[in-house]
Amino acid sequence: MITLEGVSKYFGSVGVGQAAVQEIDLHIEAGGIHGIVGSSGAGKSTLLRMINMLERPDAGRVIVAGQELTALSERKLREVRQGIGMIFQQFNLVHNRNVSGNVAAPLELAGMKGIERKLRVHECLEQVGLQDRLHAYPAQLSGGQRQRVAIARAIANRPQVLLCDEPTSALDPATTAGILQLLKQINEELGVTIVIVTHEMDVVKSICHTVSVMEHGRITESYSRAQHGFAPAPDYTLSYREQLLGQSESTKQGGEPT
Ligand SMILES: Nc1ncnc2c1ncn2[C@@H]1O[C@H](COP(=O)(O)OP(=O)(O)OP(=O)(O)O)[C@@H](O)[C@H]1O
Repeated sequence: MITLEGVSKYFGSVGVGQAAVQEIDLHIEAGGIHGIVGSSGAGKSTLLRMINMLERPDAGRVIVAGQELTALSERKLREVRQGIGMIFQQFNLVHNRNVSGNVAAPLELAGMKGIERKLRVHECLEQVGLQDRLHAYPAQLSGGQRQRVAIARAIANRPQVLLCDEPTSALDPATTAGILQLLKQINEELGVTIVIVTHEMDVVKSICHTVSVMEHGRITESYSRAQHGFAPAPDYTLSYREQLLGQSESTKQGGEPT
């Protein structure tokens, strides 16, 4: 579903400026939930934003649902981006539009009109459990509700892929659990492939099928729930490997991550 081949991004001049992401190869299966973890500045958000070309790579190819995005014109890209939803840490809602107006925005851009658009807005808000808050403004909602509106907006055009940039970092643990449950439901019920950038290991452990660890712009380790199992209770004093596999398992296995 998502393939990155030799993808690099420099800020400043290529070869002179700082490499935010360097020669990354990554494949994410259709229907998967993939986590990207790593310390601050490792290049996680830049990598995520290259999947929908919000950041254009300086080198390499990005292929989503069989289309090479790196080969498309800006006009064609705008069209293809409708099939890739995105949510952010700070929700990025439009403050002077109510809930209904926010969810309707991408449908307006896609040319959907009238009753069809109204019904679709309602359907999306039902999916996130906010069908009774149609007329509320973002300032009248809690953080969790704002993220639910952002999710409803992100799925409005029935995307195949949903990109999530630290979607729960601004939320308390109970609200986080609700949002993660909703993302899992969207993955399972709608078949949407999800990529989540996070610094919270709990997020990976609760919903991700696979995970990449990034360091200095590169993917240094990759794990899958099916192959490695993910240990419970994270301990933030441990390495990513130890947190994912469990401290003793990690020491015992000692082999190369896949
Ligand atoms: N628009 C930009 N202009 C210049 N440098 C940038 C830009 N965006 C990111 N960078 C740099 O690229 C590197 C990777 O940043 P990025 O935000 O992708 O990391 P991250 O792993 O998501 O970090 P965090 O967890 O702190 O958000 C950092 O050194 C950052 O300063």
